[in-house]
Amino acid sequence: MRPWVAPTPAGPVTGSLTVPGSKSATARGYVLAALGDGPSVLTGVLDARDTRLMRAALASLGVDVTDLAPGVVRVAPPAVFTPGDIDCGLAGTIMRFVPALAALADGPTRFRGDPEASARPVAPLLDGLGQLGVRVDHPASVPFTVHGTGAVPGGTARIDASASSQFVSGLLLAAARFDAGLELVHAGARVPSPPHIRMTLAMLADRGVVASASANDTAWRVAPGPIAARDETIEPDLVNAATFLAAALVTGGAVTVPWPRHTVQASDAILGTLAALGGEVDARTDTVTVSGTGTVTGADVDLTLASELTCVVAALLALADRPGSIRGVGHVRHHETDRLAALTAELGARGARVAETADGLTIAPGRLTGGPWRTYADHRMAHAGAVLGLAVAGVELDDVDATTKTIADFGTLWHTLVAA
Ligand SMILES: O=C(O)C1=C[C@@H](OP(=O)(O)O)[C@@H](O)[C@H](O)C1
Ligand SMILES: C=C(OP(=O)(O)O)C(=O)O
Repeated sequence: MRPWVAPTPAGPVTGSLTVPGSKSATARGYVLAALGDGPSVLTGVLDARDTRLMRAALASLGVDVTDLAPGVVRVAPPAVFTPGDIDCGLAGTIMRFVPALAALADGPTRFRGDPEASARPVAPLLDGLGQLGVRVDHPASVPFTVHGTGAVPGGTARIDASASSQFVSGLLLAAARFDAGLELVHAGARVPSPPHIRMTLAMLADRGVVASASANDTAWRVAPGPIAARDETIEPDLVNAATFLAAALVTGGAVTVPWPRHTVQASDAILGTLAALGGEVDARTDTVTVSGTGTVTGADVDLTLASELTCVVAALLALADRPGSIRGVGHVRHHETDRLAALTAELGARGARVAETADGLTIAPGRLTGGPWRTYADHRMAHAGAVLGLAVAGVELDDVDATTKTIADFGTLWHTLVAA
């Protein structure tokens, strides 16, 4: 594959764009619609690799997924799930959200994925399913097989969810369909990405499911019962939006994106982070505009609530006027790649001074030069390379197609905004 040279604009990047639908809300929307008590219509769904694989996974379990118009999909659950064959790709939302649903099918469902998928943890989730009465073969990593029997007894499970909040979400999403519901207890270090668990609980509540979290967010309960079918409009993906907003920060421009007034995404954390790095945030009723001065301010950035921003924020800090750091994100070592190692290697190779800490990175600007940028099959490493390229000519991404994981046409959107 020929490298993709990140565009370096001659002046401030100014413009507006609509970012495709939220990966996290689309994945939950599909899974909950598949588990619903009737057909649901989802509008504004993300159409990218992760969500295409999700559709294929659900279809393989007997769910009818029909396009009504671009971005509008009707999801009709079957009377009984059929055993399937699931390609997870590199999607955490598939390897961790679909097993509990497959456990409701009558027969074995095999989960496989990209070579990189086997490095991503799934054992705590599959161990939890085991405690709830489900047999799983090879539960250490992808590939594994879930042996459904048509019903899941449910009850109490105790797992260590410190490596990913998706273990919790994956059990909560299907738990109303377990015979005894679910009482889930976390035992271990802090559970990451609490806003994503809140999104799960909010979307369950929207469908009439009685679900709750303990005061300290270490235990959750879901009452058994139906999951109501529900038509829903999916919000734009605010994490992906942050990559485009970063272009304003680096170049001293202004970028506007649609922004929902009420959101289940970790949006405040994202906007607060861009402000901490020197951006000015103008939040209107339905949009947000971020403008920059052209100087990124180095800062100590706590990404505990928005760890998906790690790669883009690391690129911004490499371009900053003073040293900075990122903390609260130790678990991103388990994301699409070990993001702390990947960022240390790639930003380091381009001239920044980067060191890993226990839960993040320290980043000091250096003399930055263009050259190769490895993406490690990780969409967000690709976004980081693109952001670095805004100010450093000749950053060459080895695999810009990694971005198709959550945006079907990132290269076109980026060129349209940056090179306009
Ligand atoms: O539930 C979700 O949709 C997600 C939860 C988070 O996972 P982790 O808790 O593993 O960080 C996030 O990083 C991921 O991109 C999406
Ligand atoms: C961690 C991420 O993805 P996944 O849903 O595959 O875990 C991400 O998109 O940053």
